[in-house]
Amino acid sequence: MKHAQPIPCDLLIVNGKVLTLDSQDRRIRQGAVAVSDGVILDVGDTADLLARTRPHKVLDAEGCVVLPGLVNAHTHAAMTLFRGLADDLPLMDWLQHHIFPAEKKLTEDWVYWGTLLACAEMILSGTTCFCDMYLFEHKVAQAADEAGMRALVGEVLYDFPSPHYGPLENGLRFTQDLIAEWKDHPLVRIAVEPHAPYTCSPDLIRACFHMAESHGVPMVIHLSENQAEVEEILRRYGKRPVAHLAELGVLSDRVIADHCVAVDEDDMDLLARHGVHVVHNPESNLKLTSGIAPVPALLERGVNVALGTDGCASNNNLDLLAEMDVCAKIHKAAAQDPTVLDARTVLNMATACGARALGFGDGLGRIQAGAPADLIVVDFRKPHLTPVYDPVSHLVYAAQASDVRHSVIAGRVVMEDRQLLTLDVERICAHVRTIAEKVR
Ligand SMILES: CSC[C@H]1O[C@@H](n2cnc3c(O)ncnc32)[C@H](O)[C@@H]1O
Ligand SMILES: [Zn+2]
Repeated sequence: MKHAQPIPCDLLIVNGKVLTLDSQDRRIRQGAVAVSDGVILDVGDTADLLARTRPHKVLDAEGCVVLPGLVNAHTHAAMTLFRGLADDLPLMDWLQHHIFPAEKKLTEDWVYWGTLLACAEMILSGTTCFCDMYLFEHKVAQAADEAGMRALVGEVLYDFPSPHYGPLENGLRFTQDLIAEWKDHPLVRIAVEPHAPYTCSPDLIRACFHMAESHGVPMVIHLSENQAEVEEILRRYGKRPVAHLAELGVLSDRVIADHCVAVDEDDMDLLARHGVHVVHNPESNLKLTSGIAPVPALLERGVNVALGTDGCASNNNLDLLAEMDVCAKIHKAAAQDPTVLDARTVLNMATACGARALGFGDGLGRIQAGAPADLIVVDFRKPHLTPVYDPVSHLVYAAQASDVRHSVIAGRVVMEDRQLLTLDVERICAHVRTIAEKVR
């Protein structure tokens, strides 16, 4: 009898415990994942896939869990440059007296190196995809491309002159050019990103939304981050921030709203009704004492809630494993209910919900045939991950960044046995140290 020819594939991850995280099957199965042309070809038994495929490369996952890469749905990557520059302050004091003055010195070169550093930190801690808002975003896009990361990036837009593009008209034109320049890139996409209702006029927010609509891209905005913002927007417009955006006609499922801490029942109803995606950043919200976003109430209303770290100057790291742990715990304390935000819900927020919010749908965040091959391999052969009753529990409550062993983005191995393959981390750290000498 003639045997079928083995199918060539780019990569085979073998001997792992595969956490598919699909909607029906949350079981973990011992096995392998075959990858070809950037997507998952098959998930199955290791011996069977070794026999049926002819892999170009094999990654070992013995004693490890294979899961979808984490999605950091809100960050300002280049703020790695300002990590530890100003701590222990409330949001407005921190921004106006420390961060905005430091950002006046920013150059495109600083943003490029700060973002490379962020990409290194993110890959090392299991993130494969991020959403960014900052200045000189063409350099963020370039850095993400060089790191081989999936990213949704956008130039921040606000009413005052920007250290990058100067007057606002230039910012809108710059965003339009970015959209055109990156439209065919396989991993990097562009969003329109007005900063916040307190830094953007109604006309600017409307113009951003119309640009996002006409190009079919997401709009990202900080929204209702704390009570001071609510009071300021009430004073200016007689409406709370969410209602203000609703009145401007700019709430829709192409909107990604960062924070949504100070939201009331009506605000949450509006977010749910319009299909707005919310990004929860619990560590930044705790550190800036912005408060605790009502995530359980948002989820109850069916809002898609993703997870982000925010920038490194308000967190002070880009570690989504740590963010998941804090997220799962603070809501239990806030609700005085340990059943709130169980580990699976939080892992989903950090994977599939993030992918959906950023518009990278099509199976990203799941391990199934045809889905983009963004995968991480977490090494469970560690004292703090022993024994294993439920791998999801360990991923949320016990795993550390240094447990992430391999990382694959769109089928490309970007980290193998903790060695970064796309970035020279020593060189990046050395360069960022020279920039830091000029920050203060
Ligand atoms: C140029 S990116 C946008 C702008 O936002 C600042 N920023 C960083 N973190 C926050 C936050 O939590 N709320 C509001 N604004 C924030 C950042 O420093 C940039 O100036
Ligand atoms: Zn932010």
